[in-house]
Amino acid sequence: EQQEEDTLRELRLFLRSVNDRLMQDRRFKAFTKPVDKEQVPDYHSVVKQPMDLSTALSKIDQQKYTTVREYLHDIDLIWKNALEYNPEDDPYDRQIRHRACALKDTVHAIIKYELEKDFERTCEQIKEAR
Ligand SMILES: CC(=O)c1nc(NC(=O)[C@H]2CNCCN2)sc1-c1cc(O)cc(O)c1
Repeated sequence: EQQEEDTLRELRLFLRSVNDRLMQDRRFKAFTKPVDKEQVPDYHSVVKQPMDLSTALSKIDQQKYTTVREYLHDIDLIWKNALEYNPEDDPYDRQIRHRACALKDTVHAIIKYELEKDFERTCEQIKEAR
């Protein structure tokens, strides 16, 4: 009912604010758009569930997330995919792994400090009831 719609609207506002900060951060440029098959032909043979910050924003707008946990699962895919696709002791691989770790720490810190515990609990209850 209306109260639930108000909660989910507030969730979308929070997730857009988090996602925008990540997209503005120069370190995370490689994570902002889907990996292009043409540019990186073997990417999709290694990475089974691609994800990126633009796709996450589309999912926010399409109301695909009912909880912060679902959004965080997608952001965790982004950095885990980068670690998986860049395992080598190659300067580029090391740089993108460093940026993947920075993405992980940044998104978890924002959520830890800015998300009210009982707000997420309310979202989880809405999700259960659906
Ligand atoms: C996002 C990601 O994980 C990614 N990894 C790469 N790794 C490499 O190129 C490593 C792989 N090991 C051997 C030496 N090259 S390129 C790349 C990427 C960066 C972008 O700015 C856009 C894009 O579409 C993909």
